[in-house]
Amino acid sequence: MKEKVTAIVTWLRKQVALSHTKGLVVGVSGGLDSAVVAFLIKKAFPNQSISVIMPIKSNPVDMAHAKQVNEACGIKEMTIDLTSIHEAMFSRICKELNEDINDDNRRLADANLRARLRMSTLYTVATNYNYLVVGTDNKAEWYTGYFTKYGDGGVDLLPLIDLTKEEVRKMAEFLGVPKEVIEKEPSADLWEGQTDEIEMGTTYDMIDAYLNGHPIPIEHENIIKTMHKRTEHKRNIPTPFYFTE
Ligand SMILES: Nc1ncnc2c1ncn2[C@@H]1O[C@H](COP(=O)(O)OP(=O)(O)OC[C@H]2O[C@@H]([n+]3cccc(C(=O)O)c3)[C@H](O)[C@@H]2O)[C@@H](O)[C@H]1O
Ligand SMILES: Nc1ncnc2c1ncn2[C@@H]1O[C@H](COP(=O)(O)OP(=O)(O)OP(=O)(O)O)[C@@H](O)[C@H]1O
Ligand SMILES: [Mg+2]
Repeated sequence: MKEKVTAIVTWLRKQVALSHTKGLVVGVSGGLDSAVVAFLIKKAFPNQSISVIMPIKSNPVDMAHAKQVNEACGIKEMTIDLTSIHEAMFSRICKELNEDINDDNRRLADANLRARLRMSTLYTVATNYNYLVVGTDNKAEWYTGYFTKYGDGGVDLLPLIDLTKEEVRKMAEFLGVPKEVIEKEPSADLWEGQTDEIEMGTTYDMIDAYLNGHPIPIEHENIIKTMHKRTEHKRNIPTPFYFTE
């Protein structure tokens, strides 16, 4: 695990040098993936790394875990509460949509706006310090497209992209991430009671096994393949039109 940590830290430093920027910023949620990224960017840039905690009607336990993570790795911390901003923006948009409002999609639209407000906040902080924005997506989330396009997927670097969820957990143990964070259930915290595995209809263990080339039950394989296919657009640049077409 030490070699993997060193490889990522070296790569992070190289990306900052290549981009002529000065450091790195990440949003820390109290979950596993962002905890690992916070530890890694603090290792790469002890004095030029920032963790931003951005509650939006968030569970106080998660926010306490986020603080615990920052304290454990000693990274510079900022808290920017986006609850009232999210409420104002979402209600203004819904007011305009009026009778067109689609109740089935309302929760998802509300949730994706949270992820995109966090992205905008991170880029505002990044611009101020001349830093890059670091994403937290792991191999399982990236493959299944389980992220918000231009939300938590709107980042400059993806250091965990080649690690399964289990490998992220092992790295967290190696780095000294608090055990409450390592043991909790993965959640996007985009609505009350949300857990990744309930929403996806499969588990990270299944996705990890599939990505490692191991056989899994056909119903899980089908869910994973469908998610991958439907989210292809998220892993590509916007579809361009050329007059030469
Ligand atoms: N074929 C296509 N080509 C080009 N663009 C296409 C498209 N199909 C949809 N789109 C566009 O993409 C949009 C749908 O994508 P998107 O906005 O991402 O939304 P969507 O994939 O529907 O929702 C995001 C999912 O990621 C989950 N999530 C989000 C954030 C964090 C985490 C976490 O684990 O922490 C998980 C969330 O719970 C939800 O299940 C559509 O509104 C449309 O604009
Ligand atoms: N309240 C928050 N404050 C700051 N950043 C957040 C917050 N909620 C979500 N994020 C950002 O969105 C990312 C995506 O969330 P995701 O749930 O996939 O990761 P995680 O919470 O770090 O780990 P886990 O998947 O185990 O819950 C987070 O890693 C973090 O960068
Ligand atoms: Mg989470």
